[in-house]
Amino acid sequence: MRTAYCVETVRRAERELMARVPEGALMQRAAAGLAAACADLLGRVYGRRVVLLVGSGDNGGDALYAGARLSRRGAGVTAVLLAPDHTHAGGLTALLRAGGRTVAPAGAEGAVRRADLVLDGIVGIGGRGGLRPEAAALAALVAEAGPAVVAVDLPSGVDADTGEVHGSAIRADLTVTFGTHKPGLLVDPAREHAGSVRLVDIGLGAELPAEPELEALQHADVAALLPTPGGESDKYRRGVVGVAAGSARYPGAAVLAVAGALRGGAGAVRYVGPAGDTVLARFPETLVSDRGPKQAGRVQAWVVGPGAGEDAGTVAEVLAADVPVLVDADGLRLADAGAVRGRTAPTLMTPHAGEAAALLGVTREEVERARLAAARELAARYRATVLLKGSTTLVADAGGAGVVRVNATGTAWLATAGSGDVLSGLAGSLLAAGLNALDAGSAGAYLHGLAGRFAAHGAPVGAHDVAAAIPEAWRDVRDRDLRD
Ligand SMILES: NC(=O)C1=CN([C@@H]2O[C@H](COP(=O)(O)OP(=O)(O)OC[C@H]3O[C@@H](n4cnc5c(N)ncnc54)[C@H](O)[C@@H]3O)[C@@H](O)[C@H]2O)[C@@H](O)CC1
Ligand SMILES: [K+]
Repeated sequence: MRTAYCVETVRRAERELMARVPEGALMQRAAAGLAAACADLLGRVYGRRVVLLVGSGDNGGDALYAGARLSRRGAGVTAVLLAPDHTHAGGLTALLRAGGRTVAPAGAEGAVRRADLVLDGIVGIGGRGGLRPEAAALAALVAEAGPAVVAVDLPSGVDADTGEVHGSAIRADLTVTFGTHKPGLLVDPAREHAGSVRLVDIGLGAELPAEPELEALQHADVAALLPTPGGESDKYRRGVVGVAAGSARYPGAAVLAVAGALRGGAGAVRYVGPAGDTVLARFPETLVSDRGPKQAGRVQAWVVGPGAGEDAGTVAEVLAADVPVLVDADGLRLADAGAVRGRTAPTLMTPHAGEAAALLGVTREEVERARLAAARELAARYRATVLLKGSTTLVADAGGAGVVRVNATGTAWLATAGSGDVLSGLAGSLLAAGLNALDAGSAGAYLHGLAGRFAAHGAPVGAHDVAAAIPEAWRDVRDRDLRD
């Protein structure tokens, strides 16, 4: 499990740790890890030109100490001092002793244009708001000149706690972060600015609380969640998932939701709705009913909404059932908020940004700018688990206050029509197999993202290809875990 902690928690943990280690030790650990990451990126250090962008805090100190290490290994290091009167004194002395030099921002253009590598030490977890004008101008120059960029702890200008970006921010190829990931490194739009992320252990782990702000499942975590049939299993014990989806206008949504559900671990898929013949033609193993959800026979979980059109009656009927329900697509619009809040069995809502915006009464852009807040707010308003789809999929548990799961397996190729229908079937099937809503949503998103990667191989794919690749994703998760 990869975890991220918010700034307040990191600060508290750092204070506890600092009380037990010699002064300056943490910064030396950070700088050593940072310099090693830079050396790996450069391949050869000797003779390389490195520029440090140095702000007024300890983030600049990290950059200066790392710069001193690179200078001792033969790099030509130039520090651009953005706040010359508040530069980290120890770091600056170390750099100058190691043979580095300093320039003012106004005189930095030549050095930036010649640089092989730029280290962004403008601000770290002490940053507030986007970059100030002088730093923003330097960031624009760096982006234009095009050297490799390594962000120190965080790309300067992004919000460490929320992943929001207010104004301009550094875009890095690599971010070297210390002690723990910060939420902003895992959530877009900030995540996009971070490039790949390398975590340097500075000994903070033991001081961090058990519950993080964010967690990202990895193969072993998902493998532990996936249902495996035992000797006693039959289709009913494995769980039956009901899919109430599709309409005369959108029969394909029913087919795709069933395609996902058949690969999600439930023992059987029961389909209810007007697209029964189309579903059966494609998937003869489906149990099709032409009566409403109430009369369709027992299920352990329902999926409602994909392609539902205007069928509010079916949505209401499903919400009245005393089993876990996944609500997606049209179902989100048709569901009565009071009925969702009043449910006693778990509810998993799976909006994309546009649907979340409609539910919250804000614009799509506002949701995309503040994804974490939007997911938490919806989970609080509906007292439901909310899976907010998108470039970084988030799953907030009912109430919105606890740890939020972030999915790292997605690919932009998944932004294709019907892809969400496959996910709803898959996650609903995991619900029917007995996973709780947080686990079903996050394991579903993980498998779906991986299936998207396997199906796409860097080329466009249709949603049915994604559904067909779910077994490969499942095997990869299970087998790689066994090999590790
Ligand atoms: N506290 C610790 O134990 C450790 C801290 N480390 C480093 O220290 C950093 C935190 O240091 P600080 O608390 O000094 O804070 P920062 O260095 O992140 O920034 C704070 C300074 O930046 C200024 N500032 C804030 N927002 C700004 C903006 N938008 N544009 C320009 N300047 C802005 C503030 O006025 C303040 O002087 C971490 O991110 C990490 O890089 C590491 O050395 C590891 C150990
Ligand atoms: K930084």
